Amino acid sequence: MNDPLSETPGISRRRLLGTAGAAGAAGIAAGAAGGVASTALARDDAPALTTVGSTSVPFHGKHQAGIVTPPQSRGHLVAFDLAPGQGRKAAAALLRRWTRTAERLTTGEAVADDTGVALDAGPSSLTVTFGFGHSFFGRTGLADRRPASLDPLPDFSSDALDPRRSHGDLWVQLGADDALVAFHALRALQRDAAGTARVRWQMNGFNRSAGATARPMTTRNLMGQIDGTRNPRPEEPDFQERVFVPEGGGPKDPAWMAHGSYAVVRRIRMLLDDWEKLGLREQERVIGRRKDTGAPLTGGSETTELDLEKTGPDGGLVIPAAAHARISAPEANGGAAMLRRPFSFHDGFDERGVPDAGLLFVCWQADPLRGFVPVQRKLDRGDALSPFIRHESSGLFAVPGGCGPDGYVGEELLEG
Ligand SMILES: C=CC1=C(C)c2cc3[nH]c(cc4nc(cc5[nH]c(cc1n2)c(C)c5CCC(=O)O)C(CCC(=O)O)=C4C)c(C)c3C=C
Ligand SMILES: [Fe+2]
Repeated sequence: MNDPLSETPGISRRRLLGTAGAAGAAGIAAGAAGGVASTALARDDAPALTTVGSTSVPFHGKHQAGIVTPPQSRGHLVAFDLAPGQGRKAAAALLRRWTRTAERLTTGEAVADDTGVALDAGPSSLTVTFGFGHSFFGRTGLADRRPASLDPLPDFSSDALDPRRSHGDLWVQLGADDALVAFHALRALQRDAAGTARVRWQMNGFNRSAGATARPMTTRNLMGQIDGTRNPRPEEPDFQERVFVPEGGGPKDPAWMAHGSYAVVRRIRMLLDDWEKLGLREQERVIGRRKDTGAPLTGGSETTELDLEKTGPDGGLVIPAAAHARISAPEANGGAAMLRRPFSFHDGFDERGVPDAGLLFVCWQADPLRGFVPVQRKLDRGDALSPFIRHESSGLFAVPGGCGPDGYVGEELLEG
């Protein structure tokens, strides 16, 4: 029997439920995989979606969504490898399918053979962001179009990388303010890939939910720190050039990367048992900021500049020489800056009760050699945070600019 959801292009998931309410929810239940019958959900007097559910982030645009978009409460990162024998034509068809699916899901529409997992939800700020890894170009005969910026990252002494959870031909970042909307999108994209590409690795992350705190604030990570304070801001004059490849491509970028960006992805385990043994004062000296407000140890509020010269009564630096915020500051790295947009992760406890938790660190920049690499080199040499973290996987992906309603993401690369 045909799936009624697949026959209703353009109909929103909420409107479909309203229709089902009038015609009887049994019709949907019979067709959709797993069954989605719920007369309660299909009532005409169903309450309005909250702003969390009804908020949508435009999929189309100069840049792909999910880069400058405020971090959502749920995230999935997934890398795919092309299946044996699948080349450029198959990859182009896949990117076309993925684009159409992302267009529908980000506006709250159902997709073909919809599983119904997000049937009663609005778009919930869903974003879907697509990227290409180094290996993609060789597999598709496009090695001459591979950007130099995709050259492998250098080794860092503190790396403990698992190759099975690193790299990948294709990369997708999903974010949404609802866990079911995010999972539904992940499954839809995986199904679109069937026969063309296989999941290589997949990671699940989260951030705090909208409305969880009385005042909007920068998110906290699983060490309890306010994290993201000194990110470059879109209103700053050099934001675009730091984060995005310019029109026509940069000096070292192919034209197909115009308005795109490079994502560095690292699964960073936090050694939380060790971290939590430190007293509050020691924890604050590791970062160089207060834990409660995020203010620099040299005073002020979260947004006050760090005073890197200030000394205390004992003559020592108030923000210690190895403090993470000092070492990673653009002033200490020839201006190197990146847009950090991480998710936290928690994948359970091992047999000794040690949490497998930390940060799915994702940072965005126009050039990884002027963003992530110099900062990580410096951190690798003497960051006070290093004893409490472990980099366990790594990826670097070229994320092309966005597309319009008639195109698809990556079209300039795959058709050009
Ligand atoms: C190579 C880049 C970075 C990695 C890897 C990294 C890991 C990491 N960071 C924190 C917590 C904080 N980082 C903070 C600031 C900060 N971190 C980086 C870079 C990396 N961090 C930069 C560029 C900055 C900004 C520095 C500046 O502009 O002054 C902070 C302070 C608050 C803030 O500005 O966001 C915290 C807290 C963790 C826990 C972590 C790995 C798990
Ligand atoms: Fe950091």
